[in-house]
Amino acid sequence: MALAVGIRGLTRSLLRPWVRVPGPARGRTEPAAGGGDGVRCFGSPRVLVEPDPAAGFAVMKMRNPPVNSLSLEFLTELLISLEKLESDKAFHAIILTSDCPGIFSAGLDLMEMCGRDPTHYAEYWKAVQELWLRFYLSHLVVISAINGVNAAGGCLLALSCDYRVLADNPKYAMGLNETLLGIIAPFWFKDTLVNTVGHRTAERALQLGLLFPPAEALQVGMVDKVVPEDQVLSAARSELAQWLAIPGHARQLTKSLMRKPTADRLLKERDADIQNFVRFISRDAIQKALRVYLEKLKQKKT
Ligand SMILES: CC/C=C\C/C=C\C/C=C\C=C\CC(=O)SCCNC(=O)CCNC(=O)[C@H](O)C(C)(C)COP(=O)(O)OP(=O)(O)OC[C@H]1O[C@@H](n2cnc3c(N)ncnc32)[C@H](O)[C@@H]1OP(=O)(O)O
Repeated sequence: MALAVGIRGLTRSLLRPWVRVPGPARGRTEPAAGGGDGVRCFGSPRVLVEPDPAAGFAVMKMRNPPVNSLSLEFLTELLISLEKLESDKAFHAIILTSDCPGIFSAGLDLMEMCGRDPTHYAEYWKAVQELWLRFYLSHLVVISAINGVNAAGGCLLALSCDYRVLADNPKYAMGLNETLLGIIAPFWFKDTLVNTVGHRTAERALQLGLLFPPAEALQVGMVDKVVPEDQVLSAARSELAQWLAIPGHARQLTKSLMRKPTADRLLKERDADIQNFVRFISRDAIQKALRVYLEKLKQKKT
């Protein structure tokens, strides 16, 4: 089986060049994330970046409506935004949030894992791995301002951040709910959760596919702070000050010390993990389970 093209190849084939604030805000000079004037937002169709270079950070807003499902194109755009901020010395931090009301992310895009061929599954999974590795190991401080429901792959993305603020709305549950779909959280999803909440909580949460409402997410340590909905971004910004006050090299090396062993587990067996995923997701029973789940999502509207 031909394994995936690299993410950079992917990038070339899928992405338009950087564009200035597509959509409603196109061409406007918006106030920067931290309130600075005259700094232009930039981004790609599905990721809006509001830079505040004077304050050293940018707000990265996910906007892949309706539910910020992590399609291949969206993953690629998130990676490019991250790469662009990482390579600019003006930026030391990112606040990751959603531009889709009530939804942080519905997780991996089920349409990418259903009814496609093995080459596509491999390409998709390589992009999912890349997203996790890049966010998990980023030298930037990454804080997620979780302003909506946040399932599975979306939760993984938040767990890859250094700090999580969650909006206090009982509808905004968050967790790795893979088993509810009849699938299994890969070992590196599991490791990321264990590193955050500990083994026992992760064991129970993963088997039962638990989605934790804010108070419980805080109690088990899945998030670090729960705040009223209209204060998620400001709380993330306030928290950032503490992280940015630490000498950068010391913080970055410490982050790497804590996270590299977990990332190395995947890096050592990346191709095998892709092949496992392709084999698993191609099984008739798994394809059927995903179709049934998608159908249920659609039916709940009627
Ligand atoms: C041996 C082991 C080896 C390897 C590992 C093996 C396997 C691991 C494989 C995969 C891991 C996957 C992790 C994932 O992330 S799976 C995705 C899990 N996500 C969910 O369960 C969330 C599903 N969505 C919802 O619950 C809801 O949509 C909602 C609560 C997020 C939002 O509810 P709303 O009522 O506001 O919106 P809806 O009407 O439900 O949805 C609108 C629209 O969007 C479609 N949709 C929703 N979620 C997804 C998705 N994840 N992917 C694609 N599409 C999605 C939904 O069907 C609606 O579509 P239509 O408008 O009806 O067309």
